Amino acid sequence: MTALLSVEGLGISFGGLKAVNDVSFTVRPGEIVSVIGPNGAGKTTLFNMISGVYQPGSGRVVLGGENVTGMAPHLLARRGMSRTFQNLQIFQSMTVLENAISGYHLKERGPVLADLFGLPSSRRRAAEAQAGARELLARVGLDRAAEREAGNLSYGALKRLEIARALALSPKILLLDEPAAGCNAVETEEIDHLIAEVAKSGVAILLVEHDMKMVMRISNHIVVLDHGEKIAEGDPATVSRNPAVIAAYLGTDAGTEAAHADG
Ligand SMILES: Nc1ncnc2c1ncn2[C@@H]1O[C@H](COP(=O)(O)OP(=O)(O)OP(=O)(O)O)[C@@H](O)[C@H]1O
Repeated sequence: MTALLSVEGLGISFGGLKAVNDVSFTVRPGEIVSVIGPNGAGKTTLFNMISGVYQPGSGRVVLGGENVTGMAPHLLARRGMSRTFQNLQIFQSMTVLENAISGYHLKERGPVLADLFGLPSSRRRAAEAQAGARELLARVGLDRAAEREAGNLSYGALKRLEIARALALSPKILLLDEPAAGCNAVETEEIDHLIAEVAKSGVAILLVEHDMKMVMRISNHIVVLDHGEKIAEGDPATVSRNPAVIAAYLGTDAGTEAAHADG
């Protein structure tokens, strides 16, 4: 199957520092690709370039055959790319359902005229968003929490709510920035299952995650960064045996986990 996303020679510098240098890889529909690497390796910066938050200094991002390099996030969303952030982007004082509904408006930029005048087309859109949001909440296991204030949810549930919001855009590719950060083992497993289910439905997943056990469990393909450079890529078993990868992680807990995860 041909690539949905091609990252081609992507790079950016901050001052004199090459935060990301000449990184290339591809993601196919339904595939789970993880980007890993020690702290400061350039993972978030790479994500920010792919998702239009940063303008790359060099290279290209191609989505569905179209050059989308540096395109604004809402335009990428219309083309099928949606993302979550390391820091939760949830409205804590709104209900779970209202948060999920807000995901439907991420593609739009400012209020549409029909909304301002309360036209039937806007009421129909609102009803559709509400029905879709309820379906999404069921998909992420939060349907029974729909009327609860989001701020009262457990951390793992908030993370799943954030994924629900991103899914409201019906993405072809979902970028997840540390979806299991701060979660306990049970919550991490729930997020595992959710990601696997989303991928199974044909959505491509690009993941940055520190939880090495999770990465090794769910990834089809892993890209390893160190000091902004891609030092390895391949399936989990191959990558975890790669001497350059082990050396990059040496002395970190994640390195020890990576070295033993396939055994
Ligand atoms: N906006 C910025 N301005 C200057 N330097 C930056 C900026 N963003 C990142 N950097 C630097 O670029 C390098 C890569 O950082 P980045 O946050 O992408 O790494 P990371 O792999 O995501 O790290 P972590 O695992 O700690 O989240 C680091 O040296 C960082 O200090």
